[in-house]
Amino acid sequence: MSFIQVPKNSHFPIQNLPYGIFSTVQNVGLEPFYSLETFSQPLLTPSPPLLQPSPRVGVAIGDQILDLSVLAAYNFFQQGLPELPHALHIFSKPTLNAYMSLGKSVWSATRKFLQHLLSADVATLRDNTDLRHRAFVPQATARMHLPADIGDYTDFYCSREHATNVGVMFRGKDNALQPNWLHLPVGYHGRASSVVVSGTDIRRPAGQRLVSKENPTPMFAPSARMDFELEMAWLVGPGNELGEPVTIDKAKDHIFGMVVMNDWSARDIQNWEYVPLGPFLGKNFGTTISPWVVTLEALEPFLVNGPAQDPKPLAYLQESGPTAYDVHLEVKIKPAEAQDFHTICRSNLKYMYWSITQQLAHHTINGCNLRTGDLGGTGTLSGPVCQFSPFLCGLDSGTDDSYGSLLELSWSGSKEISIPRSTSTPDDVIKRKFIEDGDSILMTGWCEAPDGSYRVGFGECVGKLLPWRERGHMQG
Ligand SMILES: O=C(O)/C=C/C(=O)CC(=O)CC(=O)O
Ligand SMILES: [Ca+2]
Ligand SMILES: [Mg+2]
Repeated sequence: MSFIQVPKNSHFPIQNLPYGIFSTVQNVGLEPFYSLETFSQPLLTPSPPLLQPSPRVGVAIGDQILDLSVLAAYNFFQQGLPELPHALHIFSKPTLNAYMSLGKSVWSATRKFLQHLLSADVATLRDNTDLRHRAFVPQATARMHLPADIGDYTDFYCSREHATNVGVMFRGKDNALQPNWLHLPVGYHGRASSVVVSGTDIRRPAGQRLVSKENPTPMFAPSARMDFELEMAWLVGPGNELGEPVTIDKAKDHIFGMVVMNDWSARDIQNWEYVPLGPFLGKNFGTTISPWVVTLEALEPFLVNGPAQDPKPLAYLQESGPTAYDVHLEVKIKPAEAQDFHTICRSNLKYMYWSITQQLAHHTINGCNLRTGDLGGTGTLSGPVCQFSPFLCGLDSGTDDSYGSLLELSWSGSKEISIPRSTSTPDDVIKRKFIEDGDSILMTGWCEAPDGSYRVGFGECVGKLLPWRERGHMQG
């Protein structure tokens, strides 16, 4: 238990402590280190010009952020954590890359140290009112930034259910799952430059797409089939040398933690362009990630067995023990004209066929080097759809809404989903097949302790779709 109050359903109890990059209007906590005169001043005096608000490293606890740059400036790490000698330098950076590059033993020691400092029975921080004012920032007053400098982004395609559903819609029932799919984690190289942090608006793209099924000639137009993809993604800690594959038993050492991700997709652009090299402009106009990186160590208690793998994978992809994570996932939509977010999908990371360690080992098996800050998307996380009650399908099965994209929920636009205009008027509904301008999409995920006493969560990954912006030179 922490001396910081954490409500039962909070995503950020002391068992989590996810890392993020945040900024505030002022660098309140660090002022005394730049100007001793301000030391006795009230904390909210305007910063001197030197003090630009700078993005820095924090961990989330309850509804607060613990500013690690302040703890470092007060020499907390120097005194209590010899494993981390350059803490002020590392935690004053605008990305997590420096910290993520240090590796598992440093992350683990830091986690223990922070849990100790935050625990209810340790007085050091708890009873130092002045320091608490400097070191804790309410999340509501902070701005979150991209957690990492992402050099490369790869997106996998590892949900068997999603790959089968998309395969049926794009290529027909007989070619749904390609012959390679059960032998390797299929992936494509995405675009790192357009990965944005939760809260960033996404603009509807235009591009080449077919006029219609009946008239399959290309035209240039705004996408009419805008979609989300419910994904999670891992961030690379220490990288590997070019030419040196990471073996599957070492793959975990290279993953710092995970986020929730929305791989926005323009299905009509994708469907026309993807042959034979895979997704390109239908997916690289924006990918949103949640700001808090939940460490693999915090997820460790929620390891479970993944789906059985048959046929047996080749030796370099074989691993033993539980390799999947039990992370409950939800997608909510809020049209501009609706009052509230409405849940349209419930799924789970544990349904994913290929594990994150298999993804990383496969990515490097040819000698490809991953670098600190690289992002690996899991692919859309659809679940096994249960058309009946959980009693008939098994309690562990997906629900009838465990499709991780609108393409699947509307079955390629053949049916509409209903969204109540407000929770108090459930019969007054707004219909959707794909995302309309002004719609917001919110994704969230959490693990729950078996006795329900706490959650280790990811917070929110949210984005609003803006209308396409016409430009004179972009004619069809
Ligand atoms: O061509 C297909 O079968 C579909 C490919 C994708 O949609 C790529 C993708 O983003 C994979 C995923 O999110 O699962
Ligand atoms: Ca995707
Ligand atoms: Mg994308």
